[in-house]
Amino acid sequence: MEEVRSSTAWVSTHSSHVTVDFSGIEKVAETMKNTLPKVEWDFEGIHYFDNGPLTVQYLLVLDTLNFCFWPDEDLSYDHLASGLKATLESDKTAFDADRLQKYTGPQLRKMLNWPRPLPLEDERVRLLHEVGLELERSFGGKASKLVESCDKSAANLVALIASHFPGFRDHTVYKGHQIFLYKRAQIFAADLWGAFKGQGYGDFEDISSITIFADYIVPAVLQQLGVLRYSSSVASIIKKNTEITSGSEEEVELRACSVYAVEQMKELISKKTGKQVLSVELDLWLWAFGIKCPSLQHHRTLSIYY
Ligand SMILES: Nc1nc2c(c(CN[C@H]3C=C[C@H](O)[C@@H]3O)cn2[C@@H]2O[C@H](COP(=O)(O)O)[C@@H](O)[C@H]2O)c(=O)[nH]1
Repeated sequence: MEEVRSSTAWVSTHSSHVTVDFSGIEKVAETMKNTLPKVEWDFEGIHYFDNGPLTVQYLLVLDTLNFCFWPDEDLSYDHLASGLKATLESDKTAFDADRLQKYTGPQLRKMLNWPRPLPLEDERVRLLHEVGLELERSFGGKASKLVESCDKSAANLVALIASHFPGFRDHTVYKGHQIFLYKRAQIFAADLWGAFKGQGYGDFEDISSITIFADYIVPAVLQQLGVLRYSSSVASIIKKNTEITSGSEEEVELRACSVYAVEQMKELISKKTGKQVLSVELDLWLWAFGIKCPSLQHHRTLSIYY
């Protein structure tokens, strides 16, 4: 995860459109120091959990499809998590590797109980096939085997996922430099840790190495909290709901500066309280805060990464 940390820090010092405001970080850290944020994983009660390998399979399928809901204004992450849960509850073999390779768009829609085509539906189907095929080829069809081979290291898990599944390679080039974000790979490790409460398949000795998951909700929350400042052009693009191209300077800065800002916030809170805070915990707090604010405006990028 060092490459995520160092490359996003590089963006923040070369950024043209988004600035990290250290006085904003100081303010948030000061208010958080007495009540450290604690949001329960699955606070919404929408995820499948049976404390075994099928949960791992569910979480990998979930995070394979965990991106870009906004083009359909009624669709959200909740529909994905609860639709996949209901699918698995009615058919325990629904996410077997051979079946993942055969799903069609209309079948996926049916799983989510969605009446019209999903955003980027063809990409979602392609990514499901990719995961099914590679699980079968390298891990006996089981996501649990992939996790077992990581030696209780979240960093190993993210690296393994990125090396086996091209759809999880969330990196880009910014001002000539390669920048790593790995949103869906990291959130898979965090979901395991959260669901299994740091035990069994969620036992990672280096969970502190994970950064936040740079999506479209967290940057908007950080801006609202005064931690990120936008140039007038970025502010106007977001206000008008104009799309930002994937890989554009603006888009990379929004995501990378969010990662960097929360790393700084984490250090500061840890210093003020003398207790270790995890980026995963700060992420869940920021994200849960964000989805409860329907008026919060976020950037819009068509992307398979988040
Ligand atoms: N940074 C960050 N981003 C997250 C999540 C989650 C869900 N995590 C689960 C894990 C445990 C909890 O109980 C949560 O249920 C989804 N997202 C992202 O949000 C966006 C969806 O927004 P909307 O269109 O409004 O539904 C989309 O980019 C999606 O990828 C998170 O935790 N952190």
